[in-house]
Amino acid sequence: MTSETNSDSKTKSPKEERREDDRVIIFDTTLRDGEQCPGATMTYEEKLAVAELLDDMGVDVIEAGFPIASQGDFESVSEIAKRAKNSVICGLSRAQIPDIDRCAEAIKPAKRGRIHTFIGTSPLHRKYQMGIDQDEVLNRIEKSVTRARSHTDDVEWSCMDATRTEEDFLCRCVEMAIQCGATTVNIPDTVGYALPHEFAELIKMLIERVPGADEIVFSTHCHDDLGLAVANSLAGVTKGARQVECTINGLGERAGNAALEEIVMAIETRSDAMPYWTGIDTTMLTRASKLVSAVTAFPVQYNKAIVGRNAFAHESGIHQDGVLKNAQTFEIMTPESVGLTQSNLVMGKHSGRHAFREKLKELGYELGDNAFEDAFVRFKALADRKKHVYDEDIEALVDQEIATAHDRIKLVSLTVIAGTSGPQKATLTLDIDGKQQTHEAQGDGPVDATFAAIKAMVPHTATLELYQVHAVTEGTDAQAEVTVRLEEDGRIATGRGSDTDTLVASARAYIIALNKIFARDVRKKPETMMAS
Ligand SMILES: CC(=O)SCCNC(=O)CCNC(=O)[C@H](O)C(C)(C)COP(=O)(O)OP(=O)(O)OC[C@H]1O[C@@H](n2cnc3c(N)ncnc32)[C@H](O)[C@@H]1OP(=O)(O)O
Ligand SMILES: CC(C)C(=O)C(=O)O
Repeated sequence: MTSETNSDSKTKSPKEERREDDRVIIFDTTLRDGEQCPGATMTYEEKLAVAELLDDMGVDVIEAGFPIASQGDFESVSEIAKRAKNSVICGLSRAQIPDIDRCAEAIKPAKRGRIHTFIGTSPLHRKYQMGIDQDEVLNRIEKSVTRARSHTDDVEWSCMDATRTEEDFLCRCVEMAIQCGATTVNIPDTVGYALPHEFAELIKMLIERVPGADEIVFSTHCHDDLGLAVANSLAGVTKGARQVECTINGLGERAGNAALEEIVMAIETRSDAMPYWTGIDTTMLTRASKLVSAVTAFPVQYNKAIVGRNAFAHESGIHQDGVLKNAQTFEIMTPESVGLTQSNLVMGKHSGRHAFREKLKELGYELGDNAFEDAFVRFKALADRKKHVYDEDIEALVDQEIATAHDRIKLVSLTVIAGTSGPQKATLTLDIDGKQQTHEAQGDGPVDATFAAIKAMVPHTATLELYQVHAVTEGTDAQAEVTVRLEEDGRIATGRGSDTDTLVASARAYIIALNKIFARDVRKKPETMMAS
């Protein structure tokens, strides 16, 4: 690694220089191992949507489920197999004939299907999980792989808990699987126990020692119990593994699996140091992450590599200054390469003058040196007190008219009829520029009815970008805090309202955001925007 890494002088190897031998097969198991994560169960439709995206994204193999596990799993694997355009569709099965036959049936509609069969090989799994000895394990490998091969010539075999299995015995198991026709041998670090150098040595040892190893593809399947899943997978690749099993957002059993987006972007970004490549369209990674997060309701941690919301966000002045001058100073990959439009300069207490000036420019302000210094001091003081500094906070800091603008719209009263007998109706009275007006509106739910009443009395072109409700206190009498974000001409105004009545809080939040927009518009063009 040199200080020039990823700089202009170190360009990636062009595609035509890529060797087929260095191609890493991406095997996604979000729908199987990912779904084993407690609470991550996906519906049939959600699985189809995820599979479609993985297929479009260039995932080589999609492990779509465990067909013997349930009728639902069988049906989703089968439907995914029917619909897949490019990916190989794989199903998991134990070393048991009914599992394998059920799996074969499920993947049958696929253009290219794979049976993945596995058995525990470690002393712990032999003794406690299955109560069998080494010979019986070998016997079951023979029977299961042979059976799988009778259905398809694409058979993957896995030695569950490989990293805690005696090396000599593991070699015998792998040899048996290869002899019986396995075309991919997957080496799982089932409990996330291995260290990267150990895992690398294990792959190397198997490739060197097992007869026939050069005829098949070795694969990694690493769990993240020690946070080493990605490191272990890549270590395996450096010693000859050419398939990596991984999941979107690193979802999976316990602490999860190797994250697909991290594996792919590590290979892509460090192509100066590693000759490997994948067939993934990296610009779809963010979409895939968002989809999986939405369907599983598992939020992505803010600082998650590649797809976390802070992965391309910079708050500190020195970093923001660097990014403004040349993004490579603090970014090793471009946001566009993972499907984002741009880096995010977050204004906060650690921001410096360069970023502040840039933000002002973006908001349409050019201040002289003294005014700028003055505004910067006030901005720092505000950022010290406030967790989030929004654009409108900065506008209010530098724009006297906005700061002193009084609210043109005030909430006077709100009555809402909700419930099952619909339609939901809101009767709203507003004070608009000192005159009271009342309007009754219907909507698709009480919030929609309330906002419709506001729109009827105060026509505007701003669109609702975000509506969020938080309970600030606990219990059924909790104070609700509602955030409303409106967008007009690419500019955002946020309003926050609280009340024990969520609908009143919603109306307040909307009106606050609207008042901010009108305050801006008054500055832009003094004639009123508001039809009242
Ligand atoms: C590391 C991994 O991720 S492995 C995959 C884990 N995923 C899952 O288990 C999800 C789907 N699983 C299921 O729906 C169920 O466990 C089923 C349908 C597979 C089996 O259900 P049941 O028949 O009720 O068995 P149960 O789950 O309680 O126990 C597992 C049985 O499989 C055996 N077994 C476990 N792994 C294997 C294997 N690879 N090959 C053969 N038998 C195995 C166990 O020894 C145990 O057998 P026993 O009943 O003779 O003691
Ligand atoms: C079934 C195998 C591949 C597995 O999920 C594991 O060992 O973690």
